[in-house]
Amino acid sequence: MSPLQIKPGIYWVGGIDWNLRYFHGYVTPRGTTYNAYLIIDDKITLVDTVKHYLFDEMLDRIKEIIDPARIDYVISNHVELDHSGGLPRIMEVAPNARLVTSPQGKKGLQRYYKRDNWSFMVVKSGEELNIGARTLKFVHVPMVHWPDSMVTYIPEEKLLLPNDAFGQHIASAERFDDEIGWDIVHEEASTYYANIVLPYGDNVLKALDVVGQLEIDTIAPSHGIIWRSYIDKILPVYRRWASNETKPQALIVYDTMWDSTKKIAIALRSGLEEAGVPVTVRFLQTSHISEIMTDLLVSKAILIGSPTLNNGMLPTVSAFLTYIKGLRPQKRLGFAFGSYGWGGQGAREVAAAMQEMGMEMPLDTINIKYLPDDQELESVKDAGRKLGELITNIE
Ligand SMILES: Cc1cc2nc3c(=O)[nH]c(=O)nc-3n(C[C@H](O)[C@H](O)[C@H](O)COP(=O)(O)O)c2cc1C
Repeated sequence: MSPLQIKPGIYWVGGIDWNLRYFHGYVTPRGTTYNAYLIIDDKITLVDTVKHYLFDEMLDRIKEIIDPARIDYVISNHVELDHSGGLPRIMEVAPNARLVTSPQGKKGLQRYYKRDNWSFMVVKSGEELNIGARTLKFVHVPMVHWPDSMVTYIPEEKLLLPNDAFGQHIASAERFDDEIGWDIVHEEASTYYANIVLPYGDNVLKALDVVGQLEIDTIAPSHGIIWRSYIDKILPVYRRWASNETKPQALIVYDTMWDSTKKIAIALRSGLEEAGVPVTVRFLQTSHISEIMTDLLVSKAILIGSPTLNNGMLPTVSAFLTYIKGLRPQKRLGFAFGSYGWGGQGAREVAAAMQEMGMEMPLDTINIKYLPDDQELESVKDAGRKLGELITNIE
């Protein structure tokens, strides 16, 4: 695939990772792209690079436009290796290029790549760099998604290059949102947000305030497709996610050895549904924890179940709890349940972990010895109904 001109004189020259299925703990069934952008102006500028093994693909695209030795500036918006992996070779191919980055970016790049001969240009937040007909304005957005994160804005083009923000893991022949359609782009942007950006909601809100003051008609992130038709839709959605705004719906997540915990999960679902609450049920042996995070992004309540195994919860449940603890969902109602034989620590440990995460736990944990009988299942259903009423009554 040739480079693609996204604006007059501005080209997508990134790499498409069709085979990627796993990205730091998160499943990526659609693969991904690493987007780099080449700007042809008085000073030729490359914004970000690609993962190291796609460097040649990026270089070939650049060569279709110019001799890469002519690159004057390489902008590094983010140190992470999927965007900086091409730096060592591009800085060799373009020996006169200056490497433009934030102060934290410089520290991170020096730590990773240990190159003495790179000519860094460290930019402050708000600083501008004139490259001819265009101005590059750099805004630091720390922790969206690492301390070094920075976005580049080109006012003359109404173009925002926000690196990881607004990204999605989609490998495709198409480069623009309207070529793929809102449903897929929205789904992949949700999964990306839930698994990568969710802990940094406060910083995202600050960044959105800055973005709100800019004139923008194109947002070209470092993963997936470029936004040009759905900007008015994705900006308010990002604000809702960053504010931990959810829908009155519930997510049940469980694992089981002999199906008792599953029976409790099903009875809880019936009760919630009787209260009018839509429910998603996820079994940890068939759903990856990163897929479940996408459900949690919009669910007001999460109900987590584990049987007791060797005086504790099942390791799959423990892994899921560790994962969501790091991603820090806020303003969620929690509920723990499980089945046990003698000690019953599993469900109690789940409840403790959810409380520790700051979840509101309005109802007592349900912990049932071995197989629940019909009467017990009725009381489980009642609990589901009560929780459902609480969910629907919350503003
Ligand atoms: C390998 C194994 C270890 C277990 N360890 C405990 C335990 O330490 N404490 C306990 O209360 N129950 C223990 N149990 C009993 C289970 O918690 C009990 O059978 C429960 O009903 C299983 O729920 P499930 O059908 O959802 O898997 C153990 C069961 C198995 C198979």
